Amino acid sequence: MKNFQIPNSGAKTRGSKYTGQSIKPLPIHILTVGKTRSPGVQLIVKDYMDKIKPYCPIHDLRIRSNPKNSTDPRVQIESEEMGFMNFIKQDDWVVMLDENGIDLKSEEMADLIGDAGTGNKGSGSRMVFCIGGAYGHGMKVRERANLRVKLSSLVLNHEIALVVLVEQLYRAWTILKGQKYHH
Ligand SMILES: C[S@@+](CC[C@H](N)C(=O)[O-])C[C@H]1O[C@@H](n2cnc3c(N)ncnc32)[C@H](O)[C@@H]1O
Repeated sequence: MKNFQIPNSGAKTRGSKYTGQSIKPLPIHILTVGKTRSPGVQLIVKDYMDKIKPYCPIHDLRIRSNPKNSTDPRVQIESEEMGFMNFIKQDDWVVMLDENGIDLKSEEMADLIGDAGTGNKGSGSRMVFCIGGAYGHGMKVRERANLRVKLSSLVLNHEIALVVLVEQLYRAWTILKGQKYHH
């Protein structure tokens, strides 16, 4: 049997271009669709959000799912999109989570938080992460987003996407602070 070599095994903890620098902690707002959530998911999300809070303010906001109670996916997407657009302000740094977005390494997620906090990619007062509903995002959010990011090549349930996102945000902050979580 051939030995399988783990990439980067034995390597030192990898960092961000901002590791060790002072980063302005822009408040993070995570918007998800649906008022109810599985209790197991909620426990994990709360656990990571509590871990992130010492680094930056973080808020978990819920958009009403299918407010027009329509059977037409287009109507559902457009009505949910209103919830996102009503929340987003002009100077927000908006990251849309999308299965067809760009693929970021964890260190690049840390760079993204650093860029937003230092104003290197334009000024902003909040970071807003948008996770869509059952049929995904509409055109307005797509056009407004500063960046579209994928978390996996797999399509994830929106609650699973939230779990992955909060873990990656926590990981990003530990990378920025040079702490021993990311190896
Ligand atoms: C059930 S998915 C919607 C799938 C739909 N086909 C679409 O086009 O977005 C619900 C939401 O979870 C998030 N999501 C699902 N898979 C993802 C992935 N691989 N990367 C990033 N976000 C994802 C997106 O925000 C998506 O709008």
